[in-house]
Formats: sequence, structure tokens, C-alpha cells
Amino acid sequence: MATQTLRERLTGGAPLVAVSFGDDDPAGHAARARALGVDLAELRIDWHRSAEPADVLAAIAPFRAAGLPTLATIRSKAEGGYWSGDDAARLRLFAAVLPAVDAVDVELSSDQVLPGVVAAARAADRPVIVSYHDFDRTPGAAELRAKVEAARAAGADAVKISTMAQGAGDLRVLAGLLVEYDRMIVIGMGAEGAGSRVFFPLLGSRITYSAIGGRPAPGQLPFEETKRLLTTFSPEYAASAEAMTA
Ligand SMILES: O=C1C[C@@](O)(C(=O)O)C[C@@H](O)[C@@H]1O
Repeated sequence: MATQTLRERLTGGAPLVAVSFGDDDPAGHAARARALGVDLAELRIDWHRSAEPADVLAAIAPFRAAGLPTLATIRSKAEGGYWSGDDAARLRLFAAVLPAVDAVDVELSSDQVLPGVVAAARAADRPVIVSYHDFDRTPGAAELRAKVEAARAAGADAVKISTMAQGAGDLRVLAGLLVEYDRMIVIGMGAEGAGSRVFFPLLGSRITYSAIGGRPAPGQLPFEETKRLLTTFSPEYAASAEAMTA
């Protein structure tokens, strides 16, 4: 099977299992992630101790060198991240890392940097995920549809919706987005959303996030558990995981 680009994998084919990393022992984490069969390293630059572009580039280089596809984000505090700098510095940092990664993720609510990130990503020929997170609740279907439409209008190659799920009603709302739209990444966070991390990829969600130690997001499963369950339920994922280690 010819290897698909990340842009292609955001469109269709086997779902990707991502793990998030900061700047702690990047060479060690990259080698371990590669050996375990992680599909995508989410580089959480907002977790880094230094926001100097040279330091950030040095900390993310081992992931690329290990042959791992990379997705960079500098998550805003407003959406559960740790970025504490201003918008101009964030935009400069996005532009500096873009050529060194395979894709970027920027929040729809970061309206001061979103157009600049989309333009820089286009110039570097990198796909952009435009994301929306709510760590408290899952908004109603109409509100979430409006987010998806706005993210697409802003130039998203794929849209990520990650919200705290409380019960079957929220999971149905989130699953409805996968029925309605393609190029989606949909996550129900929390204990009641945990099943979505395995079953939404079966409905077409392009990426599921898992943890190798570190700081798991609410309801995230360990990487190896996610891989085992997806291998059981998704023949397409099983084939792609096998091709990776062949
Ligand atoms: O948006 C997401 C999803 C996530 O919040 C999760 O719940 O798995 C983890 C984040 O690192 C990532 O950017």
C-alpha cells in the first residue's frame, strides 16, 4: 500500500492515532512513539518552556527526524491550553514552525491569528485543522454546526470539535456531525465520552488522541489500548498499523 500523505489521511482512509508531546525529552519520546506505531505526534507548543522559535524548532526536530508525521498547535488558554504570549508572537511562532511540521491546528476562536495561520499554511502547502474545544459541556447541534461552517469558511482542511460529553444525548449530537460532514475530527471528552475515542473513528473521525504517560486529556485512553481496540474494530486501521511495522 502506498503511503498516504497527512493531507490525504485527513480526507479519508484509516483513522490516525495521535499522541501529544511537549518539550520534555523529545528524542526519547519520538523514538518510543515511532517504535510503538503512533501515527501522528501532536506537538503541544503551548506546553513548551521556551517560546523562542529556535528553541521550539530544536525541540520538535526529533519527531520529524524519527519519521513521525507532526501536527503543531499552540493552544490558547481560552480553549484549555497554556499559551500565555500575545497574538503577534503566536502568529510569528506558527509561521516559524510551519515549514518544519506536516500540519497545524488553530482554534476558530483565535480570530486574531486564524487568517494569518491559514495563509501561512497555504503558502507552506500544509493542511490546517481549525478546532473548537469546550471542556465543560457539549453545545447543541445547531451551535456546533455553526462552528463547523465557520471553520470551513475560514479555510479549514479539516475541522475538530472536542467537547465534554455527558451522556448519550451529547454523543448523539457529536456523532451527528460525522454523519453530516466529512473531514471531521470529533471527540467526546470525559468518562462518558471515552467510547467516542474508539467508535467515532469508525464513523469517519479522522484522528483520535491517546496518551503515553504525560498529561492525558479527560477520558483519553492509553495509546496501546486505543491501538488494540481500533485494531479489533477497524480492519482499515489494522491494515495500516500492520503496514507501518512491516
Ligand atoms: O483537541 C485535542 C483533543 C484533546 O483535547 C482530547 O481530548 O483528546 C487533546 C488535545 O491535545 C487535542 O489538541
